[in-house]
Amino acid sequence: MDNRKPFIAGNWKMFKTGSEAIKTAEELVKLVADVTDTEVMIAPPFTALSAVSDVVKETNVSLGAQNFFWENEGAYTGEISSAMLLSAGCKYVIIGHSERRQFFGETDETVNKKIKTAISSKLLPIFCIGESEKERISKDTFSILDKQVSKGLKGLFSDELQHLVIAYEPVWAIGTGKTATREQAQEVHLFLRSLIEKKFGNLLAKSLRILYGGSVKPDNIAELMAMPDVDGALVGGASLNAETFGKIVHF
Ligand SMILES: O=C[C@H](O)COP(=O)(O)O
Repeated sequence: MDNRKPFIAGNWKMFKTGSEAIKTAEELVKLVADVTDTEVMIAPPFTALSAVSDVVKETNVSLGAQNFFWENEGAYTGEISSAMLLSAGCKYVIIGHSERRQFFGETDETVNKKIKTAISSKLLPIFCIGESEKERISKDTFSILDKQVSKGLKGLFSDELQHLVIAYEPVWAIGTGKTATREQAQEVHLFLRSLIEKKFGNLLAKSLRILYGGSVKPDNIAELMAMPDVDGALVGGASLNAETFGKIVHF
C-alpha cells in the first residue's frame, strides 16, 4: 500500500526552554519549507507548546505533545488535558513512550485510556511500543508487542483508528546509539502490520503508519525508510538540532 505519507516526528523530550524551542523551530521551518511529500512534526515540552505553535502555524510542520492525562479537567495537579493541548495548537500526542512507562508509571491500561481520550477529542495519537533488551534476548519481542497492542487498543474499533500512528521503539535502541538494523525494524513492522490486520482488518493494516524510533540519525534514515513497512521515524536526540533533523526529514 503506497498512500502512507512518510512521517518524520521529533520528540524533544525534556530539552529546551521557551526561547530555545522557538529558535530551533524557526530554523527548522526554513530548512524544511520545500518538503511536501513527507509529514513533519515536532513535540516540544509543554512549556514551549504555545510559543512553538505560533512559529509553525501555517507551515508544513505540525505540533505534537509528549503526553497528557485522560480526564477532561479536574483536581489533577501537574496534569494537562487534551483540550489544553488542542488549544495550544497540537495536532498529535505521543502516548506510552517507554520513558513514561519506565519512569512515570505508565501502563498498558493508562495508555489505553489516553488513546481513547485522544481519539474522542480529535487529537491524533502516536502510540509507542517496544521491547527491552532483556525481552529481545529472551525472544519475547513479538509476545511483548502483541500484549502492548492488545491492551493499548482494547475496546477500540478499526473505524476509530484511522488516524492512529504506531511508533515501534525498541527500548535498547533509544538514546544508545544502537539502532535496530533495517532488517530488524522491517521484521517487527511487518509483524505489527499483520497483527493489526488480524485484529482490525486489512483496510486499517494497509493504511496504518508505523514509525521506527531509536537512535535515528541522518546517516541511517534512508536505509530504514527504504524498508516496505517502515513509514517514518520518531526521532529523539537528533531532532534537537534543526539542521540535523532537517537532514533526516530530507532523507
Ligand atoms: O521518542 C524518541 C525515541 O525515544 C528515540 O530517541 P533517540 O532518537 O534519542 O534514540
